[in-house]
Amino acid sequence: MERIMDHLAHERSKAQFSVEEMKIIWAGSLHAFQVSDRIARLVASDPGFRKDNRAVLSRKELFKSALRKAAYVWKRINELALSEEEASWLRFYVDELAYAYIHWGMFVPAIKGSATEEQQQKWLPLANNMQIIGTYAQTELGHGSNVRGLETTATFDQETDEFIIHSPTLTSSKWWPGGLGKVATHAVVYARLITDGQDYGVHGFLVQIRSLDDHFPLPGVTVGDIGMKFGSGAFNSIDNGFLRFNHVRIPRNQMLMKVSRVTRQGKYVESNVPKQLLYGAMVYVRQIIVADASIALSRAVCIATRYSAVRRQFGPPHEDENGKGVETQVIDYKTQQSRLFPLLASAYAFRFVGEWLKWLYTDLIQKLEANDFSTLPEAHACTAGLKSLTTSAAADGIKECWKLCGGHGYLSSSGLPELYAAFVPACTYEGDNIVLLLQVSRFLMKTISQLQTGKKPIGTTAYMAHVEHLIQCRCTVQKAEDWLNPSVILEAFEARAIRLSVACAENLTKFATPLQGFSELSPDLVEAAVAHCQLIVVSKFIEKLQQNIEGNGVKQQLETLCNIYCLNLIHKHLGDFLSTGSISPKQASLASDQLRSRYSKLRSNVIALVDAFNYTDHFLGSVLGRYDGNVYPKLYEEAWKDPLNDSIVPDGYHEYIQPLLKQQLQNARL
Ligand SMILES: CCCCCCCCCCCCCCCCCCC/C=C/C(=O)SCCNC(=O)CCNC(=O)[C@H](O)C(C)(C)COP(=O)(O)OP(=O)(O)OC[C@H]1O[C@@H](n2cnc3c(N)ncnc32)[C@H](O)[C@@H]1OP(=O)(O)O
Ligand SMILES: Cc1cc2nc3c(=O)[nH]c(=O)nc-3n(C[C@H](O)[C@H](O)[C@H](O)COP(=O)(O)OP(=O)(O)OC[C@H]3O[C@@H](n4cnc5c(N)ncnc54)[C@H](O)[C@@H]3O)c2cc1C
Repeated sequence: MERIMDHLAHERSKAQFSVEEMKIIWAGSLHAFQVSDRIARLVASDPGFRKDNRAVLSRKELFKSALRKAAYVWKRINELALSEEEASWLRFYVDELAYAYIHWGMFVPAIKGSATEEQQQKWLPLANNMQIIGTYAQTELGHGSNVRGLETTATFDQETDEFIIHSPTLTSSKWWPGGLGKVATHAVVYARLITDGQDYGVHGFLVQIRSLDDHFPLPGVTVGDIGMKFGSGAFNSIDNGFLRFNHVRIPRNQMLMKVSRVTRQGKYVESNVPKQLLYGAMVYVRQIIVADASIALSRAVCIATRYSAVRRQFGPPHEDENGKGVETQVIDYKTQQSRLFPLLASAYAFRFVGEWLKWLYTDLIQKLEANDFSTLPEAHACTAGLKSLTTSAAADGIKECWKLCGGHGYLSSSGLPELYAAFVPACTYEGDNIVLLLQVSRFLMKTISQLQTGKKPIGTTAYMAHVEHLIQCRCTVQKAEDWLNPSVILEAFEARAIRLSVACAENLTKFATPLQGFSELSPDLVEAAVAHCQLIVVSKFIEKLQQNIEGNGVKQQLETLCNIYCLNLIHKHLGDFLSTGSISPKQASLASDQLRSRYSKLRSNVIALVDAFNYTDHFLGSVLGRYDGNVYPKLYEEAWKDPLNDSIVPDGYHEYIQPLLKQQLQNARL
């Protein structure tokens, strides 16, 4: 036991940088670190936030436990008078999916984004004080991605000055909204607005669905839970629900009227605000999900890295620091490093791009408030694309971390199966990842077509202004060290991205209609979108390194991580880089050499780099990822805690095992 604990201490002693300073970089600022650290400890030390029994709870117990925690979170937020910033750290560290996510993450933002000032004054205080609990009811049984295809209707009745909300078909049943099944009292419902016999398309409406007195559904409302979801624990603590309306009436002023409104006479009037603002809550949550992706991935990487340093298999016996013969730490296998270290680098890369995206979103909101809508298309493309890129990579990465831990990774007590089950739907919710990448490609094709009109591309597409150069430039790498030059890396990624986009744009012209072209070329368009989004992540990592980064050795570690992130992408997408001529086969081989050498450089720092995430053992929820590395005794302890081990002879023995054994024994004797 002693020896295992020593392993991580020895690993920590090898670090070549200041972990404390890196913690500040990871958190974003000294202030963010202090707040996050305080809240993490507060959660870890409070038995009310215990979560180690989740895997063995039944659905009903799990759901009730999530209700209890959500109520307790709310109580603590009020008792401690936590700020919004502190409350959102609390959400991370409590780590229990509950209706409150949708209430705060979607219902409230939808009201803020799509309701008029007057409507906000009425509804926000109720929602902010949790006098009502809301959900976001957009998706239907028949349509999720295709929002324009929603079928629920909201028909204006001029006589009574009301909208009649109705589900005309089975497929129009709302399906999936979180918190809807059993909890929400209200919903922002997306429905086709019909007035004067004309269909004006999808709009948002605020609809009460349950009584505030006895919680029963209101007349005309049929509502329930859609059933168990993938994995134990995870999303099963949330009541994703179905909802049907049978001619439910709501006052006219419960249509969210910032984008357009219906007058008392039933006239449809558009405002000067773009209709896309109706989708504003999705833009908001997509940027939060990018931050969530870095948290989820870093959590898995922390577990897999610590365990890989503790775990030993095979090897020429080495001598440990006490001169004893020991097997090889699995982290020293180059295959383990080539699977794990790029994930560690990705966690940092996603953290920094998430930070930037938060800035972009804040800037967008300030501009929208000043009636400047110019950056909305870019914000939509960036949030959609980065949500897609980071969630796909994080979900795959969590699964890889579980495999990196061998058999023990499959144990619930590793924390990895539940983390995977809880995170993988992020590839689907808030927009299916492929559908979102197609949105990015649409934006890219539009930007390219505008180049011909002389319109200067801005923001993340600014590189497209150098299209002539990027189409014909040649990578200058001659030796492996040249790949450490950020401008060389950046140019290779820009060349690959623009060449893929331009090829798509050229191919699109070969089809009879743009629609046909988009449909036929969609796999290529998705690849072009991925290349563009990866370029954003790469460029934001490089920009981060150009900032004033303090702390002994911190910048050097980040440079190594950045190199690994970029070179591993080149390695994985070699086909793109070679087929577009962005790099040559020889340069590809030099990139692989450099990547291997970066792994060796990083090796002695990896435990300290995951320590810099500053995750408590409570948050990690993993025996394999424990800070002290004391894995085996704790695994043994955990095994004993399983309910199956409550009795020596299992339930069912007398009914099913004993008779079977007796029968076999008798058969043998006959
Ligand atoms: C105990 C714990 C207590 C905790 C305490 C509380 C703390 C809580 C904090 C909050 C945390 C939140 C965390 C989040 C957790 C997440 C939980 C999961 C919840 C899941 C919810 C959902 O899934 S909601 C449903 C989401 N649905 C989708 O995403 C659907 C995807 N489809 C679409 O978005 C669209 O239909 C489309 C974009 C794919 C196509 O739309 P449409 O056909 O109308 O458009 P066009 O393609 O014709 O485009 C028209 C034009 O508009 C542009 N555009 C499209 N979308 C947008 C947009 N969103 N914004 C701006 N612009 C947009 C498009 O590009 C076109 O532009 P052109 O210029 O014409 O090309
Ligand atoms: C855990 C969870 C929570 C959710 N919470 C909510 C919520 O609170 N509120 C809410 O309203 N919704 C919620 N949703 C629903 C979610 O937003 C939708 O599932 C999501 O938008 C995807 O839509 P879909 O299910 O219709 O998938 P589909 O669009 O049917 O996708 C099926 C397949 O078709 C492909 N596809 C679809 N369209 C295209 C296209 N144009 N081109 C190429 N391929 C295409 C997709 O890539 C996918 O492979 C939740 C979903 C989950 C899983």
